[in-house]
Amino acid sequence: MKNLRPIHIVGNWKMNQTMHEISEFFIEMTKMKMELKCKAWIAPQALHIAILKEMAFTTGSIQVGAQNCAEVDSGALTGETSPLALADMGVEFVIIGHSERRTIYGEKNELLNQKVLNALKNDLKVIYCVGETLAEREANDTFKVIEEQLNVGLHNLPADKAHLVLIAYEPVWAIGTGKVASAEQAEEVHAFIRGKLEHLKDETVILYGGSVKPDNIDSLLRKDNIDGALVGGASLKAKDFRQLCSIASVI
Ligand SMILES: O=C[C@H](O)COP(=O)(O)O
Repeated sequence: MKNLRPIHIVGNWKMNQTMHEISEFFIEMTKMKMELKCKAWIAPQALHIAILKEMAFTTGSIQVGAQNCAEVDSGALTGETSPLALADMGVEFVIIGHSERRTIYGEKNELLNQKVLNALKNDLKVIYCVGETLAEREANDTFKVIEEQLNVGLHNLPADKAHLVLIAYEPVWAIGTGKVASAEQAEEVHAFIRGKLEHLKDETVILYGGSVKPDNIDSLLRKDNIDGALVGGASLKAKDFRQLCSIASVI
């Protein structure tokens, strides 16, 4: 079944990169002239989406997305990003429910559900993130927490939009800490998530995120239910991002 699902390497640049660094990234990517056999996506901060779309166009194979969007299309929401505007700009995907949005900005499953449904209404692909904290894992609550995140966050998901949804499993304790979940730990949760999906069980891409690097991605991608990676730190430099994509292209 894994071959039904293209491998995705998604760079989440978070609140990083200057214009100079972005130019360097694309100069390096263009020099490498790599034929990508995996899907390579990047989510820069909102301010850089338009310029990245132009630069990505020249490399031909990188899709550009957003790291977050509002739960409605327009209105008096200072500082928010409209999913309608994202779709209008030709943005391909949006990350919703990243653990940094959940923990730092207090976004709850109910709000995330509104965001997911509204992004889908605008035909954006959605990477919906789930994952447990260290305290939840140690209390043996991993599956309970993730089930709740899936049940509430994907409530009322229209069957005809399910093909636009990807899931990212990101154990919070592995994000930016250098502690990657073992391939076995990740696969156990990915298989659980797949079992809980109501629509498109076999077709839905499930990414792993949390300290993914060129030297640990191979064993993760070899697992049946791990279809790619959501990568923070190691997506910022073209050399690492390219290496991740090269490894993903031969799995
Ligand atoms: O969205 C990406 C994740 O938060 C992982 O970040 P990281 O690769 O820097 O641990």
